[in-house]
Amino acid sequence: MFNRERTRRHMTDGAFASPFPVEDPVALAALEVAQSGLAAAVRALADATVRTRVAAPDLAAVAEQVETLTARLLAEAQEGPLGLETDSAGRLRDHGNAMVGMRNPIAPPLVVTGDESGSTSCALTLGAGYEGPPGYVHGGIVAAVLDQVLGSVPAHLGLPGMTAYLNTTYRRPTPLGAPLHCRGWVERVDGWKVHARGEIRDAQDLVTAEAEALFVVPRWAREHLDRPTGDAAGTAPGGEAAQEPSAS
Ligand SMILES: CCCCCCCC/C=C\CCCCCCCC(=O)SCCNC(=O)CCNC(=O)[C@H](O)C(C)(C)COP(=O)(O)OP(=O)(O)OC[C@H]1O[C@@H](n2cnc3c(N)ncnc32)[C@H](O)[C@@H]1OP(=O)(O)O
Repeated sequence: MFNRERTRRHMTDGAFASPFPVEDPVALAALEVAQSGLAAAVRALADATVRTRVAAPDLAAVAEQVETLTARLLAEAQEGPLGLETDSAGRLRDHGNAMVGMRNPIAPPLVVTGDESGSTSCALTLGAGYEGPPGYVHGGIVAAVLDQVLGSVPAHLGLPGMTAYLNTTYRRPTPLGAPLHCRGWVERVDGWKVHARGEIRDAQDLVTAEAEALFVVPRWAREHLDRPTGDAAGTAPGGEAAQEPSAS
């Protein structure tokens, strides 16, 4: 089982210690600052792209510049997704995660905190790029936020599972550009299955959406969770990603 002591007070994607030592934590920390800085800048670019009213010639010029920058980044890039990597603090991180990924400009990014009781919490504000109905958050994004915040409930219990189902009820539209708060908690643990519930509330403390979900530790992952934290998660040496269930 994962070492519960070590799962405390960490962001969702840093809930587990990595079995792989970091060669040069100082250099890696500097790289992380640059990576998250780039993601933040591109996130701001995406938001500006949605909202800009500049004229067509300017848009074309900016597009050309962005294409140049894209080519520069692709000069050295990995083929596929990031999977799990070891960070400078020796934690396992999913830097590419669509909701919490530090390197992912598509991620808001959510910062999910939790404790050993399995309760999780996340304050967030979603901008124009997450729009569904005019002025409100897209329903799929609402579900993704709930999936992530409820999904970190089992992770904080040492039972990181995949979503078997997520039943979302939309009570009222979720506003864009205003502070929101999402919470998750345990309803019931049944062996490798964790039933969780959660909700999103708006700035007026009204529930905009709620969900009940089942997270299941996949059969292929269970043998890893029977061992101490250091052996968990099936990452390959050197912090390479473990992306395929068949990898374990
Ligand atoms: C694990 C190591 C990694 C460690 C490192 C973690 C670091 C990150 C930490 C924290 C992150 C937390 C944040 C995550 C948030 C986002 C989560 C997502 O978006 S996940 C993507 C969407 N979900 C899928 O793609 C699942 C696709 N489905 C499957 O893969 C399988 O169906 C799975 C895993 C759900 C179950 O498959 P089976 O082969 O392992 O096991 P079977 O025998 O089918 O089911 C086991 C038990 O669960 C019940 N079950 C399964 N599905 C059910 C369902 N839909 N409804 C009711 N029961 C269900 C079954 O009836 C069975 O119950 P009985 O043991 O007999 O009591």
